[in-house]
Amino acid sequence: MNALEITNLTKEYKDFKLDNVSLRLPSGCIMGLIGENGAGKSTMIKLIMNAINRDGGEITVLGKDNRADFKVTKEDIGIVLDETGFPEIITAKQLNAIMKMTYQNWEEETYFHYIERFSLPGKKPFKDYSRGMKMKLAIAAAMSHRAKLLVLDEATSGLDPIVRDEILDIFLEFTRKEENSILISSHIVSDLEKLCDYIAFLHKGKLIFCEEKDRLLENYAILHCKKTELNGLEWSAIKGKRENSYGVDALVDRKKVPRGMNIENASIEDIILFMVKGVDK
Ligand SMILES: Nc1ncnc2c1ncn2[C@@H]1O[C@H](COP(=O)(O)OP(=O)(O)OP(=O)(O)O)[C@@H](O)[C@H]1O
Repeated sequence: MNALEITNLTKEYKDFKLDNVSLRLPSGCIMGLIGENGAGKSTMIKLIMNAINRDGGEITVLGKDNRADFKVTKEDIGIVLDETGFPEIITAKQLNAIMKMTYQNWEEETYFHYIERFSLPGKKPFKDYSRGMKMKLAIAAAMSHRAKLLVLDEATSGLDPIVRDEILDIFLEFTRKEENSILISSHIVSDLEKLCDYIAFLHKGKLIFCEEKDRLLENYAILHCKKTELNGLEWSAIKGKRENSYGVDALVDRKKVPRGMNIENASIEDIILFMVKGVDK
């Protein structure tokens, strides 16, 4: 089963269009949603949660159309948004009481386990939390009602590298269960490279690619060569290029480059940076 199926999703604002996006997230997998500021990541997440109206397209979450009977499906979704909206005066302990009434499958023990693991204070009001603490509290809550899909919008930003690493491990642990999946948006491409099975790249409202991470890393490489050598390659081998005083660096389709040329592995960050240049040309 697919945890998430998006087909021809379109949403238009005055100066922005999320343009005919289609993708599939298979159960048991983690998909990273990458894109620059304003690319449309949060808009897509809001549409998935049916929090805003769409102009076209279909969204199926955990096998159900997200406009029909979504109240029930929402129980199975753990959500962490960019701006965590817990009431200002609430403490971690009080949040437990609220969540207990909100979610049928709320697990108090799991929640307090995470509160302790993240060293969060039980009695401090939410308004006095740092940004990192707020994110940690939201993650603790999202992980404590037996969700099958986590939807995380910039959930690791604002966290120090040690905590971020620990949280990435918690997410990996979560998807060891075959029925559990994650959609996570982030600017921190290295986090997504470590975590994700699939990478979806949004640029100015368009989905440039949605591909298995391993396939991306297998298919693409960085070629260092002279301009004349690059011109000798078939055009479809070149996905983006950057000229420098020594010659050219280019993102290339590994299979279409003759043996013996100077290529090295590309990171996901390389692939994205080169592709943006190609698309914007
Ligand atoms: N309610 C709205 N009315 C008009 N325009 C909007 C509205 N919400 C979002 N937009 C526009 O849609 C575009 C995409 O915004 P969105 O928040 O989805 O981007 P993002 O990829 O999440 O960016 P960031 O990484 O900065 O959070 C932006 O140009 C934004 O101004």
